[in-house]
Amino acid sequence: MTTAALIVAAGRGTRAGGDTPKQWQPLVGRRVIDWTLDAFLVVPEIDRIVVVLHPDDAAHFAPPPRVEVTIGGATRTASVRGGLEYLAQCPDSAPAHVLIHDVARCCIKPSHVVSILRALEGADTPAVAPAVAVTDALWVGAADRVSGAQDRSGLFRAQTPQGFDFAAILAAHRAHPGAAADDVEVARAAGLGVTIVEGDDDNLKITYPADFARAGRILGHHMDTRIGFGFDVHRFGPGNHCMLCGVAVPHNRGLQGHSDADVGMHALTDAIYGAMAMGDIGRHFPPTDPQWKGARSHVFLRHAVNLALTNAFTINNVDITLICEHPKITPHAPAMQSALSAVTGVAPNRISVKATTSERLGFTGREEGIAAQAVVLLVKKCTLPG
Ligand SMILES: Nc1ccn([C@@H]2O[C@H](COP(=O)(O)OP(=O)(O)OP(=O)(O)O)[C@@H](O)[C@H]2O)c(=O)n1
Ligand SMILES: C[C@](O)(CO)[C@H](O)COP(=O)(O)O
Repeated sequence: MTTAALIVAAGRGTRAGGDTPKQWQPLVGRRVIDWTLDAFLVVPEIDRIVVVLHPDDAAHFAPPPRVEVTIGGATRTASVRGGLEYLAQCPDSAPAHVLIHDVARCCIKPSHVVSILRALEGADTPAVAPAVAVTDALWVGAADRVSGAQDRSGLFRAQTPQGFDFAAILAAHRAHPGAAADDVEVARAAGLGVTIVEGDDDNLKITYPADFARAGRILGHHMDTRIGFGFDVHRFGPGNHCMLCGVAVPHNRGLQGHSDADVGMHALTDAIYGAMAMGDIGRHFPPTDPQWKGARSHVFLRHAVNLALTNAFTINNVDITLICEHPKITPHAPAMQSALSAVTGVAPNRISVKATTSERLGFTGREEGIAAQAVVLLVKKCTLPG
């Protein structure tokens, strides 16, 4: 099931001020848009990311790898519609789900994106949206005078990303005559049910000049960094290839194991679990459990990556060493980097795959099996107190 993220970024940011629209303004050393995109780029389940830009901005935006660009309209609603129509252009590649997000909500956490996606997958409605219950007293006012009070029970502050069944929200937008505050309003106008999921007070929308400082305090974090180390060995047996870091490498023998015996992926998976002090593959996928017999190792790796994301960690970089005399690894290293990137969401240039022999010493030297070592660095943004 494919999922797309649609980031609307065609607004002019008039309320935020500044010489350029807010999404292009600097915030803790990067642009607002860079923070927003990163939160989606690191989520492996998101297959496509589309940014909707104003025509004046599109020419000077160099999209990062995997990010597509289309042009928006005069209102937020028109920009969302433009993005949805872009995704619908080719029916074969239209996503099943779409997460629609304001570029101006740059403090969105990857773990929050994942939890909204999970909620959408499990919901009995075609839409889910994050919101925070109103906790302040609400007044009605005119000029500087309070003229009444408003009951706050049942009132929520709506956030993004709002998640939808793609076909349903596309049809709802096509049927919607004018502008709306958000896509939940468009969905409800079409009769779609919307499930409220937990919002996050840090997921503010930069709207006024003072919001930059608030967002800066949230993003101006110190890092919780964790190093993880993994080691694995599989023995050779009959076969004509070895699965190594997601690539079937031709060889006159195969590797034996309960799963596909991808020793490189196993070492990396254990390194990620290890960095979080959350056990190892054997604990999460017991070899005594027949359902994992012959399993593809990307299932284990994806599980470890998701565990990292739901604990608010992102993978900064990976370094894997395969230890064997044969097969020769270097010609396959770029394909291995790509395969690991596809599973983890980590850019290939942050994934190192290298190899060494053991100078014909020991079990790897005698070509009885292959060993792998992996090191990973996980980072978590931590809000500074105050
Ligand atoms: N024609 C528009 C208007 C808004 N947006 C996007 O919708 C989101 C929420 O809108 P808002 O915060 O109001 O942004 P701006 O329209 O840029 O701000 P302002 O109303 O102050 O001009 C932003 O990510 C904005 O870029 C858009 O894609 N196309
Ligand atoms: C979509 C939204 O962020 C949900 O809170 C909000 O409605 C956008 O509001 P704006 O009027 O475009 O600022």
